[in-house]
Amino acid sequence: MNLLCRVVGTRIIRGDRRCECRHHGVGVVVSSSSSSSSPPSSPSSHQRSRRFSGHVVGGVVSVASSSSSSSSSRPHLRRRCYAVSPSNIIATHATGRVLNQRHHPHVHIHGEYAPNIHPPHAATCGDDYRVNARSTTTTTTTTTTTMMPPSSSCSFSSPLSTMASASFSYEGLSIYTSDRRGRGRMVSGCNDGNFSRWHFYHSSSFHTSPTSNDDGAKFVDSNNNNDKIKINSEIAHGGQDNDGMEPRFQDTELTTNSFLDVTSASSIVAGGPGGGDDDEGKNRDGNIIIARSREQSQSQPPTSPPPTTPPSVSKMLSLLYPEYKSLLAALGFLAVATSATMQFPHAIGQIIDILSSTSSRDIIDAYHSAYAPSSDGGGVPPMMDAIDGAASPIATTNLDDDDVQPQQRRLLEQHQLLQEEMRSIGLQLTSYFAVGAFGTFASSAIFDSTGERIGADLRKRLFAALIQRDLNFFAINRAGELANRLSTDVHEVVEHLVHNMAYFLYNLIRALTAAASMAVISPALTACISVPLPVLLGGCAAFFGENIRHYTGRQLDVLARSTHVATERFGGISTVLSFGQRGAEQRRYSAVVEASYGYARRVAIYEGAFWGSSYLVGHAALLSVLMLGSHQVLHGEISPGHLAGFCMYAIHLTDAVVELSQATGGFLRAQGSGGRLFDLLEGRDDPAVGGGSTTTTTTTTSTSTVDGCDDGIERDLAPLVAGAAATLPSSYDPTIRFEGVEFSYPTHPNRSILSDTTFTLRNGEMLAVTGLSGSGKSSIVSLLMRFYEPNAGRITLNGNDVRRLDVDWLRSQVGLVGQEPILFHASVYENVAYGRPDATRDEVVEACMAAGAHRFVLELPDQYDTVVGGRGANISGGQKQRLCIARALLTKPRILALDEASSALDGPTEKDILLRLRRLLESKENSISSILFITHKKSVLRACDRVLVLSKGKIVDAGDFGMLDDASGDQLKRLMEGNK
Ligand SMILES: Nc1ncnc2c1ncn2[C@@H]1O[C@H](COP(=O)(O)OP(=O)(O)OP(=O)(O)O)[C@@H](O)[C@H]1O
Repeated sequence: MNLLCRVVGTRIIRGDRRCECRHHGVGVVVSSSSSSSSPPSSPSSHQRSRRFSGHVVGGVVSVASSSSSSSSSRPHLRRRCYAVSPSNIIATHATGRVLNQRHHPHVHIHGEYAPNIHPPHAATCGDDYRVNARSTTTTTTTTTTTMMPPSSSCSFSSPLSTMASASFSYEGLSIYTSDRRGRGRMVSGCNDGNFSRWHFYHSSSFHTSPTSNDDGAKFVDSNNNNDKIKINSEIAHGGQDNDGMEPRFQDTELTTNSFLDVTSASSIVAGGPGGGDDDEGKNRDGNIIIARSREQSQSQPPTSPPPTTPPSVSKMLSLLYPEYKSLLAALGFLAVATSATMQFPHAIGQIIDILSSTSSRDIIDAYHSAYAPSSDGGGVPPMMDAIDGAASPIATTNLDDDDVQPQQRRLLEQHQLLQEEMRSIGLQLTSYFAVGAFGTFASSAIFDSTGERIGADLRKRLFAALIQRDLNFFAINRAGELANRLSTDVHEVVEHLVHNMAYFLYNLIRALTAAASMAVISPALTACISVPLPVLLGGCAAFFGENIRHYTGRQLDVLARSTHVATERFGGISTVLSFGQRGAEQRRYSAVVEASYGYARRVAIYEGAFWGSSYLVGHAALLSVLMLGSHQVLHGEISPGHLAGFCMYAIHLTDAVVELSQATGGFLRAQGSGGRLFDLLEGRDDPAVGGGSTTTTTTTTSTSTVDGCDDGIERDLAPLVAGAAATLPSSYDPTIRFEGVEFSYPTHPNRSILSDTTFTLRNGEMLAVTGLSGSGKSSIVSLLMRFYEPNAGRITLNGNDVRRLDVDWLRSQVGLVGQEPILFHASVYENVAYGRPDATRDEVVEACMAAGAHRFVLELPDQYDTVVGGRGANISGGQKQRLCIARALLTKPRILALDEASSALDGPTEKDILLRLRRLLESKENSISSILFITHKKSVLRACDRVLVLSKGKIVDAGDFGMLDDASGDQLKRLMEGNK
């Protein structure tokens, strides 16, 4: 599948606007402020007349042309550029292309979304990486994609033959559409008639027409095919370039059969000619534009998860494997129940044939004329007669009676034989009923409980997978959404997978038995129904099923978002109330729920269409059977009973095939729901990103102890990280050193947070790090805890690079009290003992005393058993902080790291705690060897042995608090101005 997308008259620039348009009057020709280098290879001369350079910048496709504005007459001039998304998860490339002489040169961008590629720090320009494309990425003829390290710049060229690619997905991409006249156009097109899609995900923004009101941004699809432009992100978010103008889509123009689906935009004016502010509109060419009205759109959450690849059938079935014994047992019962059910048509056909045969009719007529009280034909129904064996006078006639005439005797005997036959069939049917009922009960019960078992296991696996993920993962994935995956998505998968499997097998057996029975009755009739029916119904299932699967996945995504919105807003209800945002929140939630309903409605429509067409096909088949069958009956080829039995089997067959296709549809739904689950289970959506990388918290399998000294320790870090599994002997010296640490957060790899940070936290020391808000103080603690890794430099504990150490062990050595005191909905005791669930009550009390919490805990209604509420809602901020300090102390850490841990404490309480901490530090019996304070408070700074002042990620002052009086303490002095 090829894609060629042109961005015309459009600039793609960085959000921070440092990029500039290099090419006069040209659209997407932007480069960052750094220069583009020359091509690394020598392209063939006819492809060299225009050179585009690619520049990897966080979150931006940056494409630059360094040639003059004159257009080339060569229509197929292309160069490649390479770009990486902000989180470095997209490997893509772009090409420049000159379309014709008279118009602006166009730039074609085509790319591959490869989120599971880790940033190749060591990569250099031109390095090739094979991309395991996924999601919307489709077949590509370009086999390699280059990833480049952030902030490097280079230019490339490639021959035309290597071009052509796949669909185009972006996360974190900012696109500004505007040329110098304020008229931006974004053009998507496929010259070769293939299908293309544009996807913009997470935090992408589409900024339109900054300077012009009248001729807004345009999405132009110049292709004659069904291109899709899908925008699932913040669109026209009112970026800096908008000069306060309302971003618009009103002039959006789709010139061909395009489909613009703006599913989660935050600020869109719905429109297009004919669109107005409606939910849905069509432009002049009949293109569908779906966009929300402004109010709805503004209520939309800004992000949407990237698309997932539906898991393979074998992967889905692997979920069932652990329970295969139960499933086989259920299957056995199902087969029994189905076989019993399938005896009915045969028995009924038999009854009809017996009763409608000439001899039977003669016997019945003679019997009735001889014994019936009236001649109105209203005798006792023979079947009832046979089954209950009563009522009729014939039943009371004694055949041994000498008075009975021979003719009458024969009639009575024949009639009794008939009765016997009916009775035997009746008994057979009764036993089938019983067996069928038991089989149905057993199979249903086993299937249901097995389904629940599989669901429970899946939830456990998923939770275990999620809890192992690093901090960055949770920064990107919202808690409410993840919770929803655990509940709704798992339920969907189990519901559709297990129940559909049961359904599928039941109907498969039914269809096969029916087809076999039909073949026995009439092979000719069977052939005429059993060949076209599955083909037609299978076709319906394939067509509608694909859509059902797609929209089910989307619906679940949005549903997950709605859960997140609800949980987050309920969690922050006081903020919602204090800002008077109840109405806005209601609208926000309604918008998400409406979006979910939109998808659910589509699923319902496709399901309805499927059922409708199945009904049509099924009944058409039955009708033809009846017509052909009656023809055969008339010609004496089959009996009426056979025809009746055949028709009943045909109904079973039709029904079974319809349900088989529905079960297939259900399986597709399960696949749709399972895509995201498997992504999460297998870590495919891991935000592996450049800049500062995150640390995996996966528990290492084996640990070893390294020497307590620096000697002999490998300093080559790269190989150390992978197999880090060491601990230190208990007598180690807990001196911590930051050596030339450089750091930026993975989500913003180009924004330096710490640069060349070097300091030591000595054994026995109370060290304070202070500085302006946002200067990077908390980031130091995050690095120490190995929530993130430095980009450069290293952090050592007792001279050992912390990346050599087992991460769980390392964290057990540092008692962290974070800036936000987080408590769980549990008792005081359980909260304090969280890090050491085996702690005795006395130890908990002791820790609380050390943290100055004991007294207030005793005043709580149930003292240590008082439940503190979700996030500690039932106690004060200062009390929460003290419980958090107690929790950290109870784990007996060697190093205590307190990040603004006393910010909510009153002066005397804080002073008391500082004194206790000093005593703990000096006590030989206690484990704590050093304390790191992150603080703004003068009282804390004064209590510390040394103070480091951080400014913009650099340590600018260091010394004791007394440096306030020295010239050396300039920065501290400035910081302390107005500070108590
Ligand atoms: N998870 C994150 N992802 C991206 N950027 C972050 C993240 N956490 C913090 N930052 C940014 O890093 C910078 C330093 O943050 P940090 O929390 O270290 O500052 P700080 O000095 O502790 O501030 P404060 O005194 O306000 O707590 C800030 O500009 C912040 O916006």
